[in-house]
Amino acid sequence: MTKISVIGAGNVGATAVQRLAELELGDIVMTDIIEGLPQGKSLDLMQSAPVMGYDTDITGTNDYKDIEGSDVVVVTAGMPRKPGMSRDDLLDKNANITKDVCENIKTHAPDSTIITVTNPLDIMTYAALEVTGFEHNRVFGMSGVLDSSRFETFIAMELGCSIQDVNAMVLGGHGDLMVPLPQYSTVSGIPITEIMSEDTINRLVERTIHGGAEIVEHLKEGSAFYAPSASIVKMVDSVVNDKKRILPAAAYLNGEYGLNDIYLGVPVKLGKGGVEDIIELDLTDDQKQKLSQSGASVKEEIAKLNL
Ligand SMILES: NC(=O)C1=CN([C@@H]2O[C@H](COP(=O)(O)OP(=O)(O)OC[C@H]3O[C@@H](n4cnc5c(N)ncnc54)[C@H](O)[C@@H]3O)[C@@H](O)[C@H]2O)C=CC1
Ligand SMILES: O=C([O-])CC(=O)C(=O)O
Repeated sequence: MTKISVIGAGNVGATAVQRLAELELGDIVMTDIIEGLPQGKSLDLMQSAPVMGYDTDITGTNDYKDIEGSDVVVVTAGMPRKPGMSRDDLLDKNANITKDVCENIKTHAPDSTIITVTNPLDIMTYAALEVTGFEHNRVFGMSGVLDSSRFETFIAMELGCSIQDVNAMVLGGHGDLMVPLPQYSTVSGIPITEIMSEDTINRLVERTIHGGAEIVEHLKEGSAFYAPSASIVKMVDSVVNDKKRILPAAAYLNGEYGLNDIYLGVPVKLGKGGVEDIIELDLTDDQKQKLSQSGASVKEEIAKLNL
């Protein structure tokens, strides 16, 4: 049986566990630093199983020993931002948490594949790699699936069409310098550049870039978690079922896109081997410049890590 551990039983972690359980993607362990929180939420989710009809085993624990044998570990432990904050403002606090979590993953689940979620995403993914010393392909981050999903939502809302026909691509860091790619964003195979004006596309691109902040402003406390948890599950599914889906993810770059020793959102092939391939797209000069700006900003933040 596949075993999936989710570290952090807050909004993103617990909702991801709910979605993973409902899809029966594997047995699940949920951990948190707060005593009773993962236990209570797991029991509640187990008691949903008879109604929802899933046969998933869910364990809540504060003991990292219970993540032993995990195939995949999803890291959601850490602070969310508040209105007015950038994701990078979380760096110091969340780096300490990520360090503690990843030392435990290294000890108790040394053969696992890690999907990071904690912000600032690209920097925390780099921290996870540094702390665990795992191979690059089994440490990667969730960001592009979410950012692309936001772009897809806004495209479908604008066109008044079914979301099922929309497929978008967003690259770059998970921050204000992310790079949505209109020419690779399609409706039933038709690039949106052929059916929308430049002004309209620019408006949707801007809304996508600030999509996380828009929700933070509404919620006042905490940040988005329904779309983030859905995005996590899409990635976990591709890994545990070896689906080899082509999805944007924060992957370790070693020369790809002209960038080195950095995590940044790019299209990857996701399977049992984690990031099995990185796909290099042709970009416009403007997009190349924006991607390198996003990379430079992530590099600057990585340099602040004190692990
Ligand atoms: N990559 C992405 O696209 C997204 C990233 N995020 C990030 O995910 C993180 C979690 O967000 P939420 O679940 O909304 O926050 P939350 O505050 O609801 O939950 C975070 C949980 O982490 C736990 N925690 C803190 N320190 C810990 C430690 N050392 N070990 C284990 N657990 C620990 C807390 O007790 C809390 O239950 C935040 O950093 C947020 O910015 C959120 C949405 C999307
Ligand atoms: O905006 C935030 O802080 C949480 C997040 O990363 C997102 O929803 O994209």
